[in-house]
Amino acid sequence: MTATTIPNDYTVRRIESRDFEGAKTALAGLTIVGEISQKEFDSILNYWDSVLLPTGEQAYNTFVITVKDTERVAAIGTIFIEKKIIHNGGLVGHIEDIAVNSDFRGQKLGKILIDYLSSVGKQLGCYKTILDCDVKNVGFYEKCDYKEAGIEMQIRY
Ligand SMILES: CC(=O)SCCNC(=O)CCNC(=O)[C@H](O)C(C)(C)COP(=O)(O)OP(=O)(O)OC[C@H]1O[C@@H](n2cnc3c(N)ncnc32)[C@H](O)[C@@H]1OP(=O)(O)O
Repeated sequence: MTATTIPNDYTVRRIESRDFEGAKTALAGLTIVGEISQKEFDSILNYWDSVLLPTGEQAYNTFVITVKDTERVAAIGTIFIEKKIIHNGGLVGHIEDIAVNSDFRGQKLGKILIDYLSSVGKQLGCYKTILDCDVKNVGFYEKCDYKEAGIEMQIRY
């Protein structure tokens, strides 16, 4: 994997309570965020922090790329680590809810984020990392070294 280096004026870090507005704005470019309060947001972050793998590492890993000067959220994304029975009790990374704020697209931040999340999956011992995406984003993920494998199926409620 050829990781793209993060520009000097940006930081990648785990999501925090203060990212409430920035996270919602970025994710609104992906889908409907709905009504969520700061309290509910904090409760989700606390829940994510509480879910541990048998190794003691966190299963939910949501990161933001922020502008160093302003702390504005430029991009957000998650890798969830799943413990399985198969593959000798192996781990699989699931990349979810990737969004670059529309003001920041086209600057390689999406690729930087995916490279970062993929490296987290590798460091945590996953034997693979997978994701579902819209057909229109296949080219983006190919630029991040992902390859098409199977098709998504779903049932909606
Ligand atoms: C698992 C999921 O969550 S899938 C959901 C993905 N998120 C969304 O669709 C939300 C709305 N879209 C976005 O947030 C952004 O447009 C993203 C995440 C798709 C791309 O982020 P950006 O920061 O704009 O892309 P970035 O600048 O890193 O692009 C990297 C490379 O991919 C290319 N690229 C970007 N988007 C696309 C695309 N949709 N199709 C093909 N190529 C693309 C770029 O041209 C660039 O190529 P280059 O290296 O040859 O110059």
